[in-house]
Amino acid sequence: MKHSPLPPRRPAINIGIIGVGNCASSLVQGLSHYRAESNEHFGLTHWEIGGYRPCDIHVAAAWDIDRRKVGRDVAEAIFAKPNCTQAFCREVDATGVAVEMGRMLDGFADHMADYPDDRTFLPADAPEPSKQDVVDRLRAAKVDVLMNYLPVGSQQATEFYAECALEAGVAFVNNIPVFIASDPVWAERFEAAGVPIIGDDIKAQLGATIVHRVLTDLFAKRGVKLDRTYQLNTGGNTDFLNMSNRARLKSKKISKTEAVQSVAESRLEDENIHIGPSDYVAWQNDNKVCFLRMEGQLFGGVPMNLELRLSVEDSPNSAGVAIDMIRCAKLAADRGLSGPIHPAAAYFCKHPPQQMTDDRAHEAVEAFIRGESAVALAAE
Ligand SMILES: O=P(O)(O)OC[C@H]1O[C@@H](O)[C@H](O)[C@@H](O)[C@@H]1O
Repeated sequence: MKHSPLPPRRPAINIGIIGVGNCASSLVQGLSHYRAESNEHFGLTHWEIGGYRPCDIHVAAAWDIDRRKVGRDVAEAIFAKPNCTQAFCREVDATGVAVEMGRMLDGFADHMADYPDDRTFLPADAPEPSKQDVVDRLRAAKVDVLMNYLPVGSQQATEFYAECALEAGVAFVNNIPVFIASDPVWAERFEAAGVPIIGDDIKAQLGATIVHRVLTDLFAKRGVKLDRTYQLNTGGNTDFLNMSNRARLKSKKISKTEAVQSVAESRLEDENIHIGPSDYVAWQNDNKVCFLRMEGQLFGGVPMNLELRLSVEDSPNSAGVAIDMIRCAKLAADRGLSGPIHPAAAYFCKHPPQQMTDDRAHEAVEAFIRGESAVALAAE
C-alpha cells in the first residue's frame, strides 16, 4: 500500500466498546498490530483517514457482562473465554481501562446456559449501571465513538446504549443487525441531537455479504438472469451459538437478505432466496465458512450455476472494516455532521438507511473522506 504525505496530525480518537467479544478482541489486537510503524500495512483499506491513523485510536471505556472480563484491563479481557478468535497480536499493551459491568436486558440468549463454560457467558455478580452511569462514564472518559458489539438479537440493550450515546453526544457505530441508523425515528433523533451514527450491521472486509453482492451485481451487469440463490454460513463462535436460538435472528435475516436483494436486477421471490446463519459447529471456533450457490440463465435462457466456498476468520474480517468506521464517525463529528452518515453506512454496513452498489458506495465514501460528501450524495 502506498502512503501519501500525511496532513497535520489530529488528536486521538477515544472509543468506547460495548461487548468485549471476539470482534472487539480483533479490533483491539489490530490497534496494537498497526501501532508499530514498522509493521506491514496490508490488511487495511486505509492507513490514514482524514489525518487519523490506526495508532490514533485508543480504548477509553468498555462494558461487558461476563465475570471473566468485568474488572480486567481490556488488554487482558479480550483474550478471556469464551472468546476464541485467533490471537494475531498477543502483545497488547495494558490500556489502563478496566471493563465495566454493562446492562444485561436482552443482551444474551437463555439457551446458552446449556453449553460448557468455555463456550458460553457467565454473568458477573456486579450491579448493572443506570443510563446516567453510562452517560457519565462516556463523558468522563471523553469517548468520541461508541462501538456496539452486542450479540445479534439484543434489541433492548442496543436501544439502551443508543440512548446513552445520544444523551452524551457520542457518535454511535452500530455493528449489529438491530435497526437504529436505518430506523427513521432513531435516525431523526440522532440528527436532531447533532450526533453522527454509522450502521446498521457491519459488512465484513471480505465476507459472505460483500462476495454475494458483488456476484449478484455481476450477474446483472452481464445480463444473466438470477433465478435462485442461497448463502449458508456455519461457525463455532459465541455469535453462532447465540444465533442458534432462531428467535434472535429476525432482523439478521432481513439485513443479510436485503443486502443481496438490493443489488439484484429484479427482486427474487422469497422462496428463491435463502440467506442466513445456518449452523453452530463448535470446533470451527471463529472460523466462518460460507457456502454460496447462484442459479441463473445465460444467453438463450440456457441454465448455469455457480458454487463458492468462502472460509474466513470472522472477527479480524469485521475489525478490518470497524477500524475505518471509527475514523469516519470521528471525521463526521469533527465536521459537525449528524444523523446517519450515508456513504459510510452504505459502504461499511449490510443494512444502511440508503443502499448503494458497492462500487458506488466505495466512490461515495472516498468522496466523503476527502470532504466532498455533499457532492457525493447529490449525485445519487
Ligand atoms: O460476512 P458478512 O456477511 O459480511 O457478515 C459479517 C459480520 O456480520 C455480523 O453480523 C457479525 O456479528 C460479525 O461477526 C460478522 O463479521
